[in-house]
Amino acid sequence: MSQIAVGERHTMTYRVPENRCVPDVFPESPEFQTVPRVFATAYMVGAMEWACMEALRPHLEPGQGSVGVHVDISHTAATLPGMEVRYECTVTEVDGRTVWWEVKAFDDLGPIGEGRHARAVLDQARFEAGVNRRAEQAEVPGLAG
Ligand SMILES: CC(C)(COP(=O)(O)OP(=O)(O)OC[C@H]1O[C@@H](n2cnc3c(N)ncnc32)[C@H](O)[C@@H]1OP(=O)(O)O)[C@@H](O)C(=O)NCCC(=O)NCCS
Repeated sequence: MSQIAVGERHTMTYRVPENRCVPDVFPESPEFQTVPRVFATAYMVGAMEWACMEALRPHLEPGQGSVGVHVDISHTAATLPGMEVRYECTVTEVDGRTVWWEVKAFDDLGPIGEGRHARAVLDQARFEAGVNRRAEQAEVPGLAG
């Protein structure tokens, strides 16, 4: 990973589509089907990861990737499909291979969530080998490859 500095900031915008609402997260869950069709917490957090992944992209070496290792996020206002969400992430700490961000999200009407997120920068092939060892242990199919 090339140098990523504390204070480095990245912004991403994403318009919420119809299919990123709470019932879409687990269509097989009757509980999720009882919640109104507003932007799901899971997708809001996922988009925060997406913004941090974009921020990391120019710093990765060939063969490197990143995985999410920590989320601590509030969700404080409901967003409807069709509204645009802006994500702002700022690097707060670089601890070896782990990069920490402060993340904030705003829709057309104001703040909707904020918190902390960390990603580990990893060698992709080694990570996948480890995942495949876990698959063997758990007796489930490994990564296709
Ligand atoms: C990030 C993570 C690998 C770090 O774990 P860790 O306990 O510090 O890692 P360890 O040093 O004990 O290594 C365990 C295995 O992790 C993987 N790993 C560790 N360091 C790695 C690196 N620098 N590059 C690639 N894989 C690595 C390897 O599979 C390693 O096994 P190995 O040493 O036999 O190759 C672990 O926290 C993790 O897998 N978290 C889940 C992340 C995830 O799946 N997020 C969702 C997808 S975004």
